[in-house]
Amino acid sequence: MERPDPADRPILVVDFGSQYVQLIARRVRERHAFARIVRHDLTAERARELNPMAIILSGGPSSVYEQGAPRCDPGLFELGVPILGICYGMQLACEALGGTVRPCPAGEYGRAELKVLDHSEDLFHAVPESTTVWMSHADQVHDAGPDFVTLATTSTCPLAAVRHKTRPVYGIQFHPEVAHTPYGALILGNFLDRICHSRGTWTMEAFIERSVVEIRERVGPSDRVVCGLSGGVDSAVAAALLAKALGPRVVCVFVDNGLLRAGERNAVAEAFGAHSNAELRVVDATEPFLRALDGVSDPQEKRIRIGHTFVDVFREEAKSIPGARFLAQGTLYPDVIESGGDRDGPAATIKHHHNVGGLPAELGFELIEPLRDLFKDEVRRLGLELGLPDSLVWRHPFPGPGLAVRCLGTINAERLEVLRQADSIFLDELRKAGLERQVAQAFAVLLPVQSVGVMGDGRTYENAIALRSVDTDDFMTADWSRLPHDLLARASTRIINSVKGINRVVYDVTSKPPGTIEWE
Ligand SMILES: Nc1ncnc2c1ncn2[C@@H]1O[C@H](COP(=O)(O)OP(=O)(O)OP(=O)(O)O)[C@@H](O)[C@H]1O
Ligand SMILES: O=c1[nH]c(=O)c2[nH+]cn([C@@H]3O[C@H](COP(=O)(O)O)[C@@H](O)[C@H]3O)c2[nH]1
Ligand SMILES: NC(=O)CC[C@H](N)C(=O)O
Ligand SMILES: [Mg+2]
Repeated sequence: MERPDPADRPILVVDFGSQYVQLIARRVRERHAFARIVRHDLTAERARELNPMAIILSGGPSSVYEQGAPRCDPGLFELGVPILGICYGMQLACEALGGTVRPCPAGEYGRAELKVLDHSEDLFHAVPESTTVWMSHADQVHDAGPDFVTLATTSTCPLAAVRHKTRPVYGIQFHPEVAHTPYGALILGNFLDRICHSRGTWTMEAFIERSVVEIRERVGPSDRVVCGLSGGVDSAVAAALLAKALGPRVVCVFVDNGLLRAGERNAVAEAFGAHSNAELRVVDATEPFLRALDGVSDPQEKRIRIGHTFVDVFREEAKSIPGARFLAQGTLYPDVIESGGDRDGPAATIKHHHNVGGLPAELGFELIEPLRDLFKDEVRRLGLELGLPDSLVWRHPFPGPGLAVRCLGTINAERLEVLRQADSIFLDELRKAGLERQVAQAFAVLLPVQSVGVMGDGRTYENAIALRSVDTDDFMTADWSRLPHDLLARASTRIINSVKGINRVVYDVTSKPPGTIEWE
């Protein structure tokens, strides 16, 4: 997406496989500049089209002198925009501009004491002469060549920060994006404010204003927008933004796909009625969804079929909405990244989010996704800014594929009902313990595993339920919630006693990574 407005010129964060790419993007956004993560093979020509304010080269696990190590287009250094290389990114920049990189005599991991050589340098403005930084490297720039000046050192890393003499290219061997580098935010801020002259105008208010203008430019006066509404935060915020731009030309469609949680359909219809004056249509589509999923156990296949069936339902509904040329969804940045990214995004596909990788090639609508560049916590702030109530803004997310990706193996109405009952008991216990708002997302998963038990002196051989609860802000990384044992005990007892077909309950203690939040 080209961004002609200079206030929106992105900071491109080039991904070389660092664990911290997301964190770099978030730190930039915290300084009110718009960060966008891009693949390392982005061409200089495409970069020019994106009209970036600056480029940040991330760290990464490779060594620049290895065969096949990821590199960037050397043309990036010719664009004339400021470039900041971090760790691997610094090594790459120095190598590309005449330096050499070698293994360090000893790797440097964790805290190091940085000595800043010159305080008049913009990058280190107001940073103390000696400060702690966080390092994680086994290679370093051995010789930066004649064109770089040294800005800072540590006892084992003589070139801990460098600046090119004639181009706006900077390199730092340490990681400013992690919390263990106390002046890291200031150093990144110096790069943005003093070197890139960022005006810090990427704020939520400005985002709303720009989105409203963009939506009005795209949607003509006789066009209407079908907005997929799920009852989750993202689609509620997307709908509110669209309603602000287009008023009654937005028609919200909530699909009951038969994969919803207990009571969800009524709760969504009620919450919507109370907080919006846009039209809401509730479509019962249980039958086509269950038919599409019949006999399917592969997780990606499930997501693709669900994505397609959603679109079929939206198309059918659009037949009775004259001028319905657009389909709006509450797609977020993590949905896009984890589905394999867009044209410029990093490549690995973790799972096809039904609303991105699961869409059919022939959509039959033009897509409007006003939140496509935002993280979850940013969407929540946007929702509050748009006046949505706390109860909606802080709802746990619920995936569009719903219980289908929590019912492992093949799906049928009976297995879904077992899962629905167990899930509702777990959520009820969480609510009673006053912990629902404290955890980010909680649910039950039905495992296609049978185990032996003993109930009422008899042998049982039934299915197992896994309970999952996670803590996270942005849903890109997550830790499992340390729930009280008593609460888990109550949920387990109630589930085994009252849900027919379940004789074992386990609690999932896997963080993300290495797990994902959902099991499929
Ligand atoms: N049952 C549904 N009916 C209509 N549209 C849906 C439904 N479920 C999902 N969608 C569409 O798919 C998009 C992505 O779903 P997703 O679950 O990521 O977002 P959300 O439901 O809006 O928010 P949350 O992540 O908080 O659940 C939604 O924003 C919505 O446009
Ligand atoms: O609308 C959605 N369609 C999907 O296909 C989908 N897959 C995962 N999720 C939700 O995304 C967040 C991250 O989940 P994962 O760690 O499992 O990828 C969690 O909040 C998940 O519930 C989805 N939401
Ligand atoms: N964290 C990094 O970017 C490491 C870069 C490179 N692999 C090194 O060991 O020095
Ligand atoms: Mg949802």
